Amino acid sequence: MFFWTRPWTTQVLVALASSDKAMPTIPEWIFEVWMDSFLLLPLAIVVGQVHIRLSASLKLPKAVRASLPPAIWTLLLQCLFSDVFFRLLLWSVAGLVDLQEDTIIATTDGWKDHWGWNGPFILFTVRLVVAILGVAVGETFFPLVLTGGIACGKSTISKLLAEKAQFHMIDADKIGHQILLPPWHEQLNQPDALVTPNDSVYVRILETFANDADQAAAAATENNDSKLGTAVAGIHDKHPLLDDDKNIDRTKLGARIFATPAERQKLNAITHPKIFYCLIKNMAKSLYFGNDKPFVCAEVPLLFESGALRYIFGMVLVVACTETQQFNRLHKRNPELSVEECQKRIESQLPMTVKVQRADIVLWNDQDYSSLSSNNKKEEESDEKKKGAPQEEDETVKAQREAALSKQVDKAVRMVRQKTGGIMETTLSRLMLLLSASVVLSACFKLFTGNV
Ligand SMILES: CC(C)(COP(=O)(O)OP(=O)(O)OC[C@H]1O[C@@H](n2cnc3c(N)ncnc32)[C@H](O)[C@@H]1O)[C@@H](O)C(=O)NCCC(=O)NCCS
Ligand SMILES: Nc1ncnc2c1ncn2[C@@H]1O[C@H](COP(=O)(O)OP(=O)(O)OP(=O)(O)O)[C@@H](O)[C@H]1O
Repeated sequence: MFFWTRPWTTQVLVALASSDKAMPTIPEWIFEVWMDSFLLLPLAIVVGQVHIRLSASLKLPKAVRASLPPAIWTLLLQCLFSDVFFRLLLWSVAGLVDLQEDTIIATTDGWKDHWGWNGPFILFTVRLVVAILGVAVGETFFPLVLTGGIACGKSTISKLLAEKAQFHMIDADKIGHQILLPPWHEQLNQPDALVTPNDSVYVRILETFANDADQAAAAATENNDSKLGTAVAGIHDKHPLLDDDKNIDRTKLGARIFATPAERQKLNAITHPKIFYCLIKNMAKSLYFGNDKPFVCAEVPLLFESGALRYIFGMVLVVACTETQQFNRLHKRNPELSVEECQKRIESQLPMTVKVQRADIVLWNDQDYSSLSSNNKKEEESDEKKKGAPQEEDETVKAQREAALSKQVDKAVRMVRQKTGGIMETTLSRLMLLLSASVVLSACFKLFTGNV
């Protein structure tokens, strides 16, 4: 019976510790439970995570998901590991110690003798509880991700998800902004900061995007053997990317990197690993501590472009609109950008159609609720007057847009719940189901072995 199989870790340790049937010095049951958790818990976490991802991405029907409780998968896998690894390890250490298989079996029998017919039942129950615990942890670590093209409406949807659907949102753009700040910036020392001073890439950006090679080299040399403050002191006044407060001016940096793909790659090579690291850190923190909202969702504009990032998330929500709408919204929001610059920013990302294809859930934001659209004349005047400055939004239009988008958001939340089978809500019912199964199996075992 698989639940009788001793985990390979226990078997090998018992085997190594025993030259002639010696039992481990700690009480057998503590040893057993500890070794079980040692192997089972990480295994169950992985199974929980894989299960939830398969459910999301393969769009498995609910009936199939319900019929394969992940804790059972965990126990089956453990059983397989027990057998395969145990035999492999036994074989590999056979030359080092005088091992005989009956030594180990005898120890297992000793354990059985100690607990009588309850042995398998207790062992199975312990494993079950550990497996369920691990699966629950694995499934809970199921961050959602919201992405989409530039200016499609991610922030608008993100705000609605946070306010109306109890989503805890983590914004990768915000992390991207904070890592550009100098390490001594007060914002990085606030309790709600998403990054720490150590995560700052300020100096690296200044070095990489310095005006000429000499300046970069000088800054780099100084940086190696002096404190950070003095390292950048030499380039502060002249550096083309700094504003009057000696912070990196994102408008200038943006103009530079969106104009040249090579420059953009240089920036991405510095910022993306840090954004990746800070995202994981913040998500882990929000998933397990100090967050009482049912869903954790990261807003990551360059999810598909960045490659590896995709694999830390479960379900992908894509905000989409038509390409014309995207261009118009970007141009309207950033009137300082020329038509060509807007085009370049859009082209620096994967096309909208590809993002839509790769989505698990698409949130269409393709109804146009433009600010001032109720009054075209006013809009034209305003366009003229306000050239170069972002436009204020009409409150009525904003409210209208949010009401329309709320329906999309509700639909998306319903789909998230359906596809994952409710995540947290089902954990309790699984626990009940599996505990009943353990009682039935134990009864079968008793009948099977004649220990009635
Ligand atoms: C280029 C920078 C300085 C522009 O700052 P700015 O405040 O003007 O814009 P903001 O950060 O709000 O970005 C607006 C949008 O531009 C797009 N965008 C930003 N960086 C990039 C990039 N490297 N490649 C393609 N698109 C990008 C995204 O859709 C983003 O939502 C800034 O975006 C940045 O530091 N980017 C590099 C870090 C990054 O890749 N951030 C995206 C997080 S996944
Ligand atoms: N349905 C809509 N109708 C008209 N304008 C809209 C609509 N949705 C969003 N907008 C406007 O489009 C602009 C971009 O929206 P938003 O900032 O939410 O997009 P984003 O995807 O977060 O942008 P970015 O990629 O730059 O972070 C904003 O000025 C917003 O007011």
